[in-house]
Amino acid sequence: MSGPVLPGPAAAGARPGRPPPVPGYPCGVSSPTSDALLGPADVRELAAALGVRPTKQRGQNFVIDANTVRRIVRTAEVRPDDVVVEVGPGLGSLTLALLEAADRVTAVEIDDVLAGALPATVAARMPERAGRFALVHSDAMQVRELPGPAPTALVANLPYNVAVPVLLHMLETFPSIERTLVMVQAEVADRLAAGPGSRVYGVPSVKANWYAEVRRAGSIGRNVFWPAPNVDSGLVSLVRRSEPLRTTASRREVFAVVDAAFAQRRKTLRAALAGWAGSAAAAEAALVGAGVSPQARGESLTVEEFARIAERRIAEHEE
Ligand SMILES: C[S@@+](CC[C@H](N)C(=O)[O-])C[C@H]1O[C@@H](n2cnc3c(N)ncnc32)[C@H](O)[C@@H]1O
Repeated sequence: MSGPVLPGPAAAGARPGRPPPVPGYPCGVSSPTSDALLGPADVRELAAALGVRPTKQRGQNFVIDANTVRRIVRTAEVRPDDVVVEVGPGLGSLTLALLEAADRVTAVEIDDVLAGALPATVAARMPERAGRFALVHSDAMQVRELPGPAPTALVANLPYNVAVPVLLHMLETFPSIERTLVMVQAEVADRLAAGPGSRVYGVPSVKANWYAEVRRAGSIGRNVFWPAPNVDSGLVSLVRRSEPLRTTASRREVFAVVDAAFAQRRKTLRAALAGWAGSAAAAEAALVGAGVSPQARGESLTVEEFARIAERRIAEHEE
């Protein structure tokens, strides 16, 4: 796939050393520390050259701050032997910083114009690393395989409206991903990293915990994006479980209990799981068999307890 060749630093001819602060950009937004990374003016120029008008529908908020992308790469602990997959590279702000640190980067972008332009941006700004970059032009939810070696890390500033499904899809589809660092809406970051008993513990928390140990890894303000979103952002780190969670139930079976429990989160599990189990009595039997109080609510259960409930229901069906 090819797009317009975009001016790199040499072609632009305006970058002897560090560029000056950019008028009109909020304070706290830094200039790039390396010529290859994108600063506010570069993002603005690239977007104008491509006729890009960021859309909310695709969660298009581009990072304009080189320090922020460096911080993401540092927090992700990207290693020189990492094969990184990035979802939603946009104009390439994070992609270029990842290419500086990793062995390879594969980026998955849905947008025709952005996907078409990114290989040329990489070739122009980081020619020596361009052979280590691959672009997949696709909806990340449809991706089942990636070119090149299996990915070891996922690092992304995710489109906010589909962040959780995309994250779970990538973790499920690519078991080789050991470490993940994603930037998402702050509220979603809180939810992903929440533990049982927390007010914000819910479906994303339990499902993410099926795959990984999850923690909040920092906050990001609005002024490092163009356009600035209406919400703050948060970083979430996920380290895959060294052993998959021990259960005879499948992921689908466990996730079905989780979905049912939180669909009516204020109800007791006996009531909330009645539809899933076939009746309140069958739900109670599965709960008691799993050592969980039928009066408990989903928000107090660990992923292991959800797995035990799924196992009991399957065992009762088989009896
Ligand atoms: C928040 S922006 C991040 C852009 C860039 N990584 C950055 O930090 O500046 C999200 C990006 O994801 C892309 N995107 C949205 N939905 C997608 C999907 N389903 N699959 C792949 N990319 C998607 C958007 O076009 C956009 O480029």
